[in-house]
Amino acid sequence: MQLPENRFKRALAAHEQQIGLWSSLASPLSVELLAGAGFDWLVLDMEHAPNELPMVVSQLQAMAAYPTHPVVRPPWNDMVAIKRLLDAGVQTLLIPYVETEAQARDAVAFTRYPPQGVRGYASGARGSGYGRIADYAKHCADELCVLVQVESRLGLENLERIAAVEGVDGVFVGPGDLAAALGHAGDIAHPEVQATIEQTIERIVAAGKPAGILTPNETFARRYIELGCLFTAVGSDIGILGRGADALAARFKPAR
Ligand SMILES: O=C(O)C(=O)[C@@H](O)[C@@H](O)[C@H](O)CO
Repeated sequence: MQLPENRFKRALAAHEQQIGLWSSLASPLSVELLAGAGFDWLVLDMEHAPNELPMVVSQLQAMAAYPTHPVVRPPWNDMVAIKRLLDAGVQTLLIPYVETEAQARDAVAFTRYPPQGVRGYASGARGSGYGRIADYAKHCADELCVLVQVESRLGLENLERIAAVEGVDGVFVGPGDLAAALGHAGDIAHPEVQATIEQTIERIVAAGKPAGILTPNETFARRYIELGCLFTAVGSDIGILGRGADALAARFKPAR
């Protein structure tokens, strides 16, 4: 059995735009449905979704037949959570709320076996093909992709130092938390938030790392792509299902 290639990581390294979608419904059925839509990547969110490890494994299995790449966001930048996700076969992590160079180094170290890092070793986990992938421990890091989220004032202050950390493969701008950090919680469209997002994307690009973001607003998404955003999530399962259901009901039912 061969170590699966991380096509998403290689696409970012080749500066190929990757269009993604956010999944918070925590269901293998909805993930399987979305994996067939044609997106390059799909976030399986564990931070802002009732999504636990066994459920994520089922979602990984549900999308394994599709080329859409799973990106898993653990609840926090946590050694144990990351170890368990890598053992489960996750190859791309989106680590929330990274604010300092040290936290970025920790995030990378949590994905590396000693001596490069502190990842705990298991011989027969799903990630190693239940032990069938030869030399997994030696080569697995080549196909791991570590994306970190910058979404606070301190993170913005340390942006270039975070981006420069070896093993950080991309920097994702968290628009919602950034808006809150700027005093505009819930108002991502606020001019100060948009200006900060645009400047942050430009700074990440200037730092030589792929920039990423999530926005369901097509105008914003195309603007961010113009600025060099390379992994761009353009919607979410909840947004599509929720707003679509609302609109359909409204066509047949009087407004409540
Ligand atoms: O906006 C943020 O901050 C984020 O990290 C988001 O991209 C996600 O939390 C998103 O809002 C989840 O639905």
